[in-house]
Amino acid sequence: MIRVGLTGGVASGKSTVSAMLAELGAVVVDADLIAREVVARGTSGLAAVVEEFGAGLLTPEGDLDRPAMGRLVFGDAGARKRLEAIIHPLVHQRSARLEAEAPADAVVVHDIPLLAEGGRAGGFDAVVVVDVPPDVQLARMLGDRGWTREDAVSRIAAQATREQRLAIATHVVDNTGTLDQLRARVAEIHAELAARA
Ligand SMILES: CC(C)(COP(=O)(O)OP(=O)(O)OC[C@H]1O[C@@H](n2cnc3c(N)ncnc32)[C@H](O)[C@@H]1O)[C@@H](O)C(=O)NCCC(=O)NCCS
Ligand SMILES: Nc1ncnc2c1ncn2[C@@H]1O[C@H](COP(=O)(O)OP(=O)(O)OP(=O)(O)O)[C@@H](O)[C@H]1O
Repeated sequence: MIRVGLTGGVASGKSTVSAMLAELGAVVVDADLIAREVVARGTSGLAAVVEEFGAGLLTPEGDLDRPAMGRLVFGDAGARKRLEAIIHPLVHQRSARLEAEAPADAVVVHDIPLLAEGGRAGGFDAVVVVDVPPDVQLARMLGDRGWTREDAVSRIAAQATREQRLAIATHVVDNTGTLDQLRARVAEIHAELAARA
């Protein structure tokens, strides 16, 4: 098995790269997806969030109101830290369980948006950073997702800088080109990692 960390700024293309790696046979463990599962309706994780932030952050159906939570935590670093303190340990536990289920010869890719922030990069055999300049991140957030400029800028500001992410990279994926160019670079990296698995 080879354990790979995959990271990149918001809207850099991590999910796109993950999907390409999965097509090539990698086992992908997606921290954003797990971060949703651990606060799904009826979980102890959601109960802990309600205890910390109040039932006002639930929708009428009893789900976490993600847009409201996002407005709160991306405008208030203290609130963001309190939310992360609840969610991150749950994500780590579940990621480790999923990794343990992977075949012995697998390329296991942990898609972790906050890998550069969390200081855990050294625990991986390789770290793939999906790299785009902030103006491309912004354009993709505004164009493809319909976020407001304020939402987009506050999320970028809550994250490590491009330079901090590049500093932890063993492999850099430039995602300013076309999807075909991206696919070719991802295949090249996958082949190298698979040979080491
Ligand atoms: C605040 C929440 C509810 C907003 O949900 P929303 O559906 O709008 O966003 P989603 O979870 O899909 O995240 C999208 C992107 O936002 C960025 N982001 C999310 N959380 C954070 C954070 N704590 N710090 C910086 N950027 C973040 C990442 O680039 C992520 O890929 C949600 O992001 C959350 O629970 N965040 C805290 C948990 C966390 O740190 N998740 C990141 C990976 S474990
Ligand atoms: N090379 C590319 N050319 C054009 N659009 C792209 C390219 N790569 C990704 N995109 C688009 O940019 C957007 C962001 O990509 P993606 O969702 O993969 O990013 P992400 O890093 O996973 O985002 P998040 O941080 O929110 O999880 C998507 O709409 C995706 O289709």
